[in-house]
Amino acid sequence: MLILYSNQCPVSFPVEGAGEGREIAGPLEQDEVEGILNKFFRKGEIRLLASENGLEGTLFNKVFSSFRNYCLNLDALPPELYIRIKDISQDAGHPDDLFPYFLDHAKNIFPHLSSMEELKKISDLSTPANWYPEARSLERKIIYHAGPTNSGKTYQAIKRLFEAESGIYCAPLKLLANEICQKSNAAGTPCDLVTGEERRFASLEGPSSHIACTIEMASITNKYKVAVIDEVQMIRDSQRGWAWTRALLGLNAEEIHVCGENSAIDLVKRLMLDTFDEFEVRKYERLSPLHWSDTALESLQNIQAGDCIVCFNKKDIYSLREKLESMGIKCAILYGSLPPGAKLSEAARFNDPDNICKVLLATDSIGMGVNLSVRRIIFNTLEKRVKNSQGEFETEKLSTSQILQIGGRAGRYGMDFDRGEVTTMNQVDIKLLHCLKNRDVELITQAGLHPTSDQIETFAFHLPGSSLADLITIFEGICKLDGEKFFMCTTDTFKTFAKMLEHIPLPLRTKYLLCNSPINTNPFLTSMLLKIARRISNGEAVHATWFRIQIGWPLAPPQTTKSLEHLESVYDAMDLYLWLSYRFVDMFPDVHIIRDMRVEVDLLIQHGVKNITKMSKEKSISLENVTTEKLDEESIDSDETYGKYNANDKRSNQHYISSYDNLFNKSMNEKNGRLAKVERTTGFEIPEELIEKYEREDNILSTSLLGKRRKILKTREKREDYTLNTPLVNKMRKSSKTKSVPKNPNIHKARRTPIEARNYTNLVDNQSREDKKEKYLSEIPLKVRLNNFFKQLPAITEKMISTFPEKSVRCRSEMQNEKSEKKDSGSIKT
Ligand SMILES: Nc1ncnc2c1ncn2[C@@H]1O[C@H](COP(=O)(O)OP(=O)(O)OP(=O)(O)O)[C@@H](O)[C@H]1O
Repeated sequence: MLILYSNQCPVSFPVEGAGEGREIAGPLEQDEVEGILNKFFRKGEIRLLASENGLEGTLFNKVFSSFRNYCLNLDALPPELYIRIKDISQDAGHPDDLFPYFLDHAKNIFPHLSSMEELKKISDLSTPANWYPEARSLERKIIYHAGPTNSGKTYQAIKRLFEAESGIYCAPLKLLANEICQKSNAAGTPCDLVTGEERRFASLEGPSSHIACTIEMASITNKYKVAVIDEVQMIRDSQRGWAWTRALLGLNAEEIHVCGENSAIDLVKRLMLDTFDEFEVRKYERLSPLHWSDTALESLQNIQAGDCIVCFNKKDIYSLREKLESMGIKCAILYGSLPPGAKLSEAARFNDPDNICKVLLATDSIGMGVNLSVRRIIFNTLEKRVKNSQGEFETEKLSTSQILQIGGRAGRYGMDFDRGEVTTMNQVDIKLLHCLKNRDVELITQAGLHPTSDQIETFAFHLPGSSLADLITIFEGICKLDGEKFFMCTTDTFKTFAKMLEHIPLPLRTKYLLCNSPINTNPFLTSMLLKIARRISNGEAVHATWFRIQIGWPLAPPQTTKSLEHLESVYDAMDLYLWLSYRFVDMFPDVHIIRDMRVEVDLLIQHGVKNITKMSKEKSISLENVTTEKLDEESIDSDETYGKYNANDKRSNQHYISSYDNLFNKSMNEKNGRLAKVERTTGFEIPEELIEKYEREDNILSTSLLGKRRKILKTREKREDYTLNTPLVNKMRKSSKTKSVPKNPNIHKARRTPIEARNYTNLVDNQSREDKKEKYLSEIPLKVRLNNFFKQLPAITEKMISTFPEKSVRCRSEMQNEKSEKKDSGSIKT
């Protein structure tokens, strides 16, 4: 029995008379065999023949690599194949003669090759219009609202939607779905919101007649009078295009309003020929004038109120902001991965005429989504880094469609500026800008498609031994589609997840759902998905307590762009939890807790986005004479006024605690990051007991400064009190004449977040602490608590500096001594 390992699955089949070939035909060298196989691999005719037999692209490569290993094991080869190779080596045969053996080998590895006809039928995607019999039984009318951005297309479509008896609005983004939902309710048409992570009903009595949803969530079984499909040009999107195709072909509505660029009219019209629906085009012109400037901005000195600089990565955004803020110009920022709350808050800051923030720095994500009062769009560059089909990054010029869509955001109708302007940062780009915007927009010729879970399940029935990733690869290899109208959406992310979950025992449908999770492949999110899949496989519910440990809760306000980015991933992980909670109801019981935590993270991100440049700047200045623990607090500054709080003595103590909490949070984050990394690289989940042990021994906490703080933690635990009794705190307390803060024996039971803890300490006055605690936790909403906390930080910092000017210097020198001692001893001790 010969066992081959192909794609991690052992394939075994018997070899009769192995070794006899050598006796009959004489010796063969491995080099000779390699040469023959290479010739075989390079031949175009062989590839053609292979593809006719269902072996295309990666499948061909996989089979070839397995066939090569098989052939190189000369003593195990069947005599017939051995003799054939020997003949070829002596020019008594041709490398093509190996094809029948190659095909047999392929069928052993991929049994689907034996049931090709059946599988071809299942994967026939040539007539997707027929997948939706209910929509086909309706007489539908499609009205295409075509025009450039800011021409009132959506306005007209939703006007009709709100008047209808029932309707559905399909949005490309959650924010847009939310906006239309709010508009509809405000206009007196009750409307529910449905996104992957949220269901919000307008009325307690049950579902409303209208729904605003993200396009992937559109129901193709419910009946509606009117449907609106927005931004239909996204039908060409390589990942999400299928959702627009599905909505166009499958929506069960009598009247469908489609809004989008002129470039998709022809494609939609051709699709509607297959559905026999009535088709009408309504064309629109831009509502406000747009001027394409001949002069570039050239210098940031020329920036004006209402300007928006469009960059294509976050790094450029933050570096521009640093420069602008050093010139005293406040900026709002917007990019795709910000959570909705942060996006809205930044947009509101920029749109508010009374706010001092008058400049916006954004990525191309502003092409769609929130309404912005932009007077002038300034392209920082006209190039963008994109991933090519091999997954490598390359620089690409912006397309005409992108230039028009982004540039067109200037001078939005109904907002502050009745005329828009577009320019570039550098004069050398002006010519290219004009050239690009004058070109005809590329016509969209194909709509996205992707296999359904039913199709994959039927595939699995025929190919019981295949992994999910292989099923998708095989499906893509043999599926038939009408290339004139359709293309297959990329499944790279899906396959990455499928490979990662391959060895976790889960039903196929569960795996399919998990692999469709709306997250990117960043390591933190990938490891979260893996851990969640393991828990589901073990039949363990994903509780908030477990989730908190994984994300290192409670989280500290971000101090750097890197930690801000991590918080954004944490937000996405919470979205993942909520998304899964609708698909595996019993396994995700703590939806409400996660929702609340998500609000907190959104607020932390909002605060970070607002202040991060300032923080990093202050950090670099104050590094000269301030200790690290001090920086953690000091650098958290705010634009807001200092609030009602007076800098009283208790803050000295509180500041110290806050510093400790920040450091503790940081170390927890780092620890969780390290755990995730170990889990990713080993592929094993680290048992809880080990994590506990790790926590007890905690290498991270033992490093430099944190080692010192750990002592404080112990003291704090021992005393079960917020009050720290270290010499440093005592000294601080003494010199600031702070009254001691009363004990709170319930601190650990209450499991407060550091933010709650800090604010709580603030509220201590003459009344009893417990009364205050009750009042604080029950009456003051979280957002207010958090805002109050941020407001008082500058005051705390000021007080600290004025009261203990020598503290920072002393601590720093202590730290340095400590460091050099550790260096000398050659290791870090706990
Ligand atoms: N007839 C109108 N009366 C009042 N406001 C209008 C009218 N038409 C459009 N608007 C407003 O103009 C702005 C742009 O309209 P709309 O969003 O419909 O444009 P669009 O062509 O769909 O562009 P985009 O795709 O960029 O959203 C919106 O704020 C909308 O409310």
